[in-house]
Amino acid sequence: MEGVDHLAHERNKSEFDVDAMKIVWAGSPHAFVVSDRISKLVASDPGFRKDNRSTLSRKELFKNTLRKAAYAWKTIIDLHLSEEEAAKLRFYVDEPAFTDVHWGMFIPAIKGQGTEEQQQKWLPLAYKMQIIGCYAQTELGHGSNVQGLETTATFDPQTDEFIIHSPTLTSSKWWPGGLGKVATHAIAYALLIVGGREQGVHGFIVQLRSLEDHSPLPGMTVGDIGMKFGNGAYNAMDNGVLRFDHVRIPRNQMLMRVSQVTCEGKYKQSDVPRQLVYGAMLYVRQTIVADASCALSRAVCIATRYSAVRRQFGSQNGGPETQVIDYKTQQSRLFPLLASAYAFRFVGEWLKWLYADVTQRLQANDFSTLPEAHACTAGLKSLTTTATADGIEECRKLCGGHGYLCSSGLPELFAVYVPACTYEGENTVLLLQVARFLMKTVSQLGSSKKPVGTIAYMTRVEHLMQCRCGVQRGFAELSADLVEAAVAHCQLLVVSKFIEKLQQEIPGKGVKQQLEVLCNIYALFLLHKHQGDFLSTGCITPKHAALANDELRSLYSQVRPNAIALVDAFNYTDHYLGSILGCYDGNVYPKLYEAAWKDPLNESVVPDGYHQYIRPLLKQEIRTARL
Ligand SMILES: CCCCCCCCC/C=C/C(=O)SCCNC(=O)CCNC(=O)[C@H](O)C(C)(C)COP(=O)(O)OP(=O)(O)OC[C@H]1O[C@@H](n2cnc3c(N)ncnc32)[C@H](O)[C@@H]1OP(=O)(O)O
Ligand SMILES: Cc1cc2nc3c(=O)[nH]c(=O)nc-3n(C[C@H](O)[C@H](O)[C@H](O)COP(=O)(O)OP(=O)(O)OC[C@H]3O[C@@H](n4cnc5c(N)ncnc54)[C@H](O)[C@@H]3O)c2cc1C
Repeated sequence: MEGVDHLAHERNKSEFDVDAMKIVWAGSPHAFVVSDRISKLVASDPGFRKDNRSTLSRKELFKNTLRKAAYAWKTIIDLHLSEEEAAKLRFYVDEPAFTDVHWGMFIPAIKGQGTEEQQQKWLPLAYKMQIIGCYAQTELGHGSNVQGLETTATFDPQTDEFIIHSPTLTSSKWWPGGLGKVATHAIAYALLIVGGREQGVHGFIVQLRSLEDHSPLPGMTVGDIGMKFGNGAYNAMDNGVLRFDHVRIPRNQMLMRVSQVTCEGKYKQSDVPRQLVYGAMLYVRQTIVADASCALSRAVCIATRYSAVRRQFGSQNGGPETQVIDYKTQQSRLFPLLASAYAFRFVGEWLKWLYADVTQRLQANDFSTLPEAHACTAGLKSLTTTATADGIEECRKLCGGHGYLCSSGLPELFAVYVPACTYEGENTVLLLQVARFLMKTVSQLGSSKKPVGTIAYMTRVEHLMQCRCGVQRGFAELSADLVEAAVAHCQLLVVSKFIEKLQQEIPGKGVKQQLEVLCNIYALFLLHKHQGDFLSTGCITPKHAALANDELRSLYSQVRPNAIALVDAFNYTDHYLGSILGCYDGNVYPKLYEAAWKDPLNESVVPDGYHQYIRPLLKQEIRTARL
């Protein structure tokens, strides 16, 4: 029945202060208050409804996304929301749209690579949404290999302009979100050519469309690249294609913090590392790690609540069947994902600190931690997005058949989430960056340059240098193994940051104890999963492995009574979860049944097409040459 909490019996089992855990998950009491208020504001406003998305055509979905983006912007203005509240509102609206890239990439790129003057000119326009930006780096022929981009930006000293051009089909910009139909401006990445010399890839602010009638400017051929995976909500994003035909822009629209071109046509590389051109990717990758904990926690919340509602087999003398959450197999699949959601939350908090720290250092021209920041953001982005995409799919399977319904929220969550394994750096390519960083560290062992920070532990691998057996063979030859080493390095990061979190003051009855259980589950699950590596390298004995498995089972039993409370701590509204299986009150079956009849296919009892195709079949009116 409506209004009855079908999960009350589960909530009563909790052994910790859920409200205190909500604050831990949010990050602070202030962050919790903002999140709680904004999520409820969005959930209570019919202008932000999203339960009908799966029934819309692509054009309807896209137009609805534009409406919502405009409505969200009006809400932000009308309610005088702060930047923090506005970001939370966009988060809880939960709709992939051009605004993600405008706020998540276009603005950070100008902040990170623009001069003071360029920031003063362009940021106010972007913050007021008087221009809408996209991040146009990837091309049809190149995405991972940024230095292989073919778009050219040739300086013309006669007119003090750059000529932006797409010399080949493969140089067409391809994939940038917001580019296809909405963005008025782009940060376009192109090969700079000055005085006939190529100077590598740089960023340029290019206006794409008229601010009067939105028509593409002369020399621009621009459109959408077409439908994407799974017919899901990501089709609300207009990922675009763009070709330049000798488009001229003023010299002052090259982002010039990292390098400059003078009006005389002199190229100057300032004393900052050229990698700052990649700065926006560093920023987005660290936000993607926090986003992974959100996406995984949504899926885990749905699967955990439904696992407590669902009963199957095990009835004794006509009594209730067993809750599937009580099966050890369900626990061994679900609880490591619950632990991962919390683990990624805390490593994401640390990565946010690391990014802020490296940004502050860069402003003082201290580049000492930039390589480590790159390795950490690249590696953790890769690790957490792979685990989250796999985890969402596992949560779908944990929900059985009903997990495959759109009304479970899981198919769309998966379809929208999985490109995170590719965008912002394909995950293997990023792990190779981490591997390169680790090998560079190994090569420096024995020198005066001692490994510090997240690689300080590597002093203990000094013996590698003596044998030198593995180091001689090429990086490329060993790359598959090195990628595994990179994953292990990142897993160590996640576990160590979880442990560091537990060393902090954590208020609330039983809260720290619950987090300790989850931390141990995360670590021991990894040890169990990679047992072979640990045994073959002599890190553990078979007895240790057996003890770890026994301890895991015990830890699952400790989590079991707290599972519902641990997902309640995410404090997601039913609107944001968008899942009947994950609804707070657990009243699943009546809601599933009711939702079915809302499907457009049920608007008529006799389906369209019956009289044209089925009736002739049934009435044998279709003569077949032979039966
Ligand atoms: C939820 C919110 C959603 C927000 C909204 C999100 C919605 C989705 C939007 C998606 C947007 C995109 O996908 S935007 C496009 C994303 N594209 C990518 O990520 C491209 C991935 N490729 C790359 O980043 C590069 O090509 C890379 C693979 C690193 C190779 O770089 P290079 O060719 O320059 O070659 P390398 O020799 O490997 O690197 C040279 C040196 O530079 C260093 N280096 C490389 N990258 C660096 C970096 N970023 N910062 C610092 N240093 C870096 C290396 O460690 C080397 O250092 P030394 O070893 O010391 O020499
Ligand atoms: C939904 C979505 C949104 C996007 N939004 C944007 C955007 O807003 N702006 C933008 O500029 N781009 C965007 N992109 C593009 C995205 O950044 C690229 O697709 C991504 O960087 C991967 O590059 P790629 O497609 O060239 O993959 P490839 O590099 O071609 O990957 C193909 C395979 O080759 C392997 N590979 C490649 N290089 C190596 C190597 N050196 N060693 C070993 N293996 C290798 C990869 O591991 C992978 O398995 C978006 C993409 C998607 C899917």
